[in-house]
Amino acid sequence: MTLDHRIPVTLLTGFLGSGKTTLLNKLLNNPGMKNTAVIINELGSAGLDHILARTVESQQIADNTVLLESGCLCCTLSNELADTMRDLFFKRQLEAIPMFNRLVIETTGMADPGPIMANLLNEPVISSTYRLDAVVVTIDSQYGLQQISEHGEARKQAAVADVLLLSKTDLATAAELDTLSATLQQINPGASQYRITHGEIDPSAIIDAGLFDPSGTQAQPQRWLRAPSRSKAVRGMLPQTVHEDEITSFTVTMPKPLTWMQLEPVLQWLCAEHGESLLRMKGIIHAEDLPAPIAIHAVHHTLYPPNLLQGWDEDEPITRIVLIGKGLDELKIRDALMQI
Ligand SMILES: Nc1nc2c(ncn2[C@@H]2O[C@H](COP(=O)(O)OP(=O)(O)OP(=O)(O)O)[C@@H](O)[C@H]2O)c(=O)[nH]1
Repeated sequence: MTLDHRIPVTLLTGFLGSGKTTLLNKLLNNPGMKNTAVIINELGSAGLDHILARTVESQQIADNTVLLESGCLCCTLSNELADTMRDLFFKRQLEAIPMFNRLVIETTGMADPGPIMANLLNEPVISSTYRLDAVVVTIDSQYGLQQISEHGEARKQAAVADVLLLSKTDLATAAELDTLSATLQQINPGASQYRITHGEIDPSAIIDAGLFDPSGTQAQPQRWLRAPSRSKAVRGMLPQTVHEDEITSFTVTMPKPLTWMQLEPVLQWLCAEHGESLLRMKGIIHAEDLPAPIAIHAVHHTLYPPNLLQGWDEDEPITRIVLIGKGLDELKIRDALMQI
């Protein structure tokens, strides 16, 4: 048997706000992960994820982190991803960047992993230098069932996973978790399932999981590409096209100074009032009554506790909030935020 020296790739995906960045931060702060390169793909132009992913302490990882910000990998950026992976590899060979021996790609919450992997596997340089280790998918324990039933993207992600991570287990009851597990089992019986809170998991469960047999006898690259036909096992669900049309995203920029005391109730109202159609909200807030900027997050009706971005600042301290949703009333939301 010949040893496979190609660099293992973990594709980390999961629906909007399901806990990918939280998991990635936890993983990358694990000492065993220090030789990791990271590619983060962001949806929309607001470019917040790299700020939200900034708690990674390793300079080596920071130097090996690349952001792809101009669109979603599965539809527009497949070449950019392949170019980036090639570029990382050549820089590694030339010792122009710190050595890395694994790559984690975090996709946007709307990504369909199938086309991404198809594009990579069809690239001769990529497939000779990288090997797929696992598709790891986070599923929100609180909203996962709803997302799977309403959004083709969430279903496809669950269907192609090698590892399913039921995230935010602190926000769901045991019965809800069991129902979600059973639904996922129906959609993707072959995937292993773990329940996680705040991204805590032993990296060995998902990294170098040996899901691809290096000898090549067991490896089934086509499984990365398979159509999510098994997701039809969930009753009443129809296959849908990538990125359902009616999902829109917009950014509200608030240049004038504000306070968290003023803003928080409006965000709470927004989640209560528009939670059904609000798939994701995230933002960077510069508030006069806080010691540092904060990152805010919401999924549907849940506004999470904000994270203080201690020690971080920007040249232009502009508060901006990105909203992604289905049928969001942009005018009303803008209006409410701009009243502050
Ligand atoms: N209560 C609770 N909150 C969590 C947990 N995991 C993540 N969160 C919060 O959920 C929010 C969204 O988490 P992220 O890690 O940013 O989600 P994401 O999948 O990277 O989001 P997108 O990249 O926008 O799709 C953040 O406020 C997290 O702090 C958890 O286990 N419990």
